[in-house]
Amino acid sequence: MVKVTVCGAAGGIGQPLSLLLKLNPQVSELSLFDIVNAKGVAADLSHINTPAVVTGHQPANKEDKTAIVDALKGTDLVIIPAGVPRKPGMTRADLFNINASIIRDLVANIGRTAPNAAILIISNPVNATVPIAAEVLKKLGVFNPRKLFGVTTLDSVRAETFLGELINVNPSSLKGKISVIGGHSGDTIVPLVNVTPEIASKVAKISVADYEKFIHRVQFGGDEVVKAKNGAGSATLSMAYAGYRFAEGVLSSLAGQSSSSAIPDSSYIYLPEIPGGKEFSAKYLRGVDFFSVPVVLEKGEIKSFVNPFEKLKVSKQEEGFVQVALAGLESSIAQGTNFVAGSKL
Ligand SMILES: NC(=O)c1ccc[n+]([C@@H]2O[C@H](COP(=O)([O-])OP(=O)(O)OC[C@H]3O[C@@H](n4cnc5c(N)ncnc54)[C@H](O)[C@@H]3O)[C@@H](O)[C@H]2O)c1
Ligand SMILES: O=C(O)C[C@H](O)C(=O)O
Repeated sequence: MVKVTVCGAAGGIGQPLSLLLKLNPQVSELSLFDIVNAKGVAADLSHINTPAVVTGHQPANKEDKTAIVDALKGTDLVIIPAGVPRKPGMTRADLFNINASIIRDLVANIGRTAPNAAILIISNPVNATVPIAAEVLKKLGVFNPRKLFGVTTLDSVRAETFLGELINVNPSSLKGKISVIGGHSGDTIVPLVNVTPEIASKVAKISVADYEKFIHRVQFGGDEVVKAKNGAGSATLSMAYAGYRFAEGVLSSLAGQSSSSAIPDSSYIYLPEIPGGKEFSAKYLRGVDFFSVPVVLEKGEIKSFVNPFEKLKVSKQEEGFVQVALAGLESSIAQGTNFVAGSKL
């Protein structure tokens, strides 16, 4: 019996993500929250013949606080794709002004109504929205770093797809054989492709130019979609797939199953309170607290993380990418943290 709540359920990501969740037999209640059309999406999905009971929650007006409380009451897992997406010419950081307060307020509601829920944050800029969520939960005295996840799975999905094309292997077979660490935007995204000897030997045969193109494509894959959609938003369907892939891992862990992948999917997490995280951050990340690393899940929370520098093979060039990523992460984390410090909850 698992209740899952999607905040932003009527959006471009929210709808297909909710569809995939409705198909998961582990979900007993699927609670859809949005400021528009949540009831319509819920009515539509409720006709699908799977066990999950779908409920729609939409505030009647700006003052209505009951819809969000009803949506969150008793929930085990909250997934947040609420907020605005990019248009051509924008960076993810340009979304901060609007999305920061959306995340702050939604997470404050989660902290008050469902403090034990696992929280998956999709809304951009992820590098800053996850620190916002952590600060809000800290302020409310309910922060459990094992249950706060920035969703960076789309970067792994892209890396598997683009590398598969390049080395001519089925991209699905690359799940768990390569890894993506760092953050979720531009050069904060660091693909690691030498972690298994089998794939490393194929990667060794790629030209330097093709490898550089691959790295650029993973780091800036979001731009390709924003440009192609030409003002109609950013990745939604591939994101719903990626968000579901990560959510499914959390759900499986709640059912006592462990990941079958050699390397589990990464998530952007707060390291200092995860065992070994503080030391990892001090030794390899110049003390940066939030970083996407492969996470081992147990009972819906982080049991441990995989230290890429000790457990995965990281090349000198990839180490250089990490140094570049850290600079970008430092400023986004500070922006998110300062925003909450100056906010009234
Ligand atoms: N993490 C990732 O890899 C990744 C990938 C793609 C998109 N994104 C981000 O996900 C977010 C959503 O993208 P989208 O394409 O689905 O956008 P969208 O505009 O299609 O949908 C967003 C939904 O959020 C709702 N919303 C706005 N404010 C809300 C609030 N206070 N409470 C509840 N719902 C609210 C809107 O009504 C809308 O239905 C964007 O910030 C985008 O940048 C992240
Ligand atoms: O590019 C975006 O703005 C959306 C998302 O973060 C992505 O990577 O596709």
